[in-house]
Amino acid sequence: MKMAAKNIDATLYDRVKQVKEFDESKMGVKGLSDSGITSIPQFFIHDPQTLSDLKPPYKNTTTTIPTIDLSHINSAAHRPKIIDQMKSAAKNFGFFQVTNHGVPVSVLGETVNAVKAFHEQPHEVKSKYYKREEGKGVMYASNNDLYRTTAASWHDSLQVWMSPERPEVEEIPEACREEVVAWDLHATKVAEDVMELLSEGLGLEGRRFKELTFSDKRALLGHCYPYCPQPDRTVGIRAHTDPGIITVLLQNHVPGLQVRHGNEWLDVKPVPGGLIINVGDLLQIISNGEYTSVQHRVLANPWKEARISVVIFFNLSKWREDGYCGPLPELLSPEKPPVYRDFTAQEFLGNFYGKGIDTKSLIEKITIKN
Ligand SMILES: O=C(O)CCC(=O)C(=O)O
Ligand SMILES: [Fe+2]
Repeated sequence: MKMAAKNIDATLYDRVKQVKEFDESKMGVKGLSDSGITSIPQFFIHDPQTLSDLKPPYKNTTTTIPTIDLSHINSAAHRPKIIDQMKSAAKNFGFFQVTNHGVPVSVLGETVNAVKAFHEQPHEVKSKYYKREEGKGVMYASNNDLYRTTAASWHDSLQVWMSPERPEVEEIPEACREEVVAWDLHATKVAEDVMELLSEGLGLEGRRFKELTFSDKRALLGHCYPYCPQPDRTVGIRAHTDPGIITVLLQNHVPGLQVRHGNEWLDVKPVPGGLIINVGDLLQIISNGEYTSVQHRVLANPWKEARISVVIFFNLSKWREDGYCGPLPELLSPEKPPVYRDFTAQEFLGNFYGKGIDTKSLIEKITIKN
């Protein structure tokens, strides 16, 4: 028994050391990938259960997340139908793509290319940004939860907090500075349109979520999923739900994103010119379960070309005056009692930053069990 315990300690120690060495090298998984390695360091290898669920990789299913055309949202004849489509997508899938959202297609390409260009810069340039800092500023790192998670995943990310405290424009890496600033404005406009429709879908005033400050706290992440030599031993991003209100996701054409639907993982096939929207935990809670925050993941990239995604997370910037957040009172009635209890900002943030991306979500903790 003693021997076994000692061996485990030795393994754990080695793991901590390896993780730290990798982090201090500031090379990211892109650096590992570019170095031509043929097997991945052990701390990237996921548990057998996660890995068995990855197979068969890239299985094609007939179901896919809904696509919603936003061309006529301001037409009285079309708006109710679009609201119905979005309401049903947000409830049954928690994920959908929007097309004709008003952002020029050229901007989508420019944004993805600029984030790609950042990740493709030489080590000397990129490593200047490598650090770990949460809640504000600019940070580039591999695996934001590297020190909290049980197994690392095959991605690097550039993170820029866009609001409420935006860094000085010069602090944003030059390779993608203009594009990041422009993308934030475009994506926020799309998110505001979508949240208006989702608000009306609940029978609320279109401005309700805007007044709740959903678009005033935003973080932008530019993820890079480089080629992985052992895509069946790790993941690109492990299965998780997003903690905030809503997420706007732009991806290049390299596949990998999968969304949980019933007992299946659905591949999200990029729709040309489309943007992916998903419901976060906070929206599920304040909608009293009308909208669904679902698990999603990215497979480790088996292709030579990197997968790039640009994600903006929208969070509430102001909480209720009593310091709590919970299901919106106007959605509650004797027939529709609250499904979740109220909770504090500390509880939310503690859950967000305290543990890894792989722990139980806040939703499970605050669900009222009868
Ligand atoms: O890269 C993607 O497509 C998904 C990223 C994601 O789920 C996240 O950053 O929360
Ligand atoms: Fe996510």
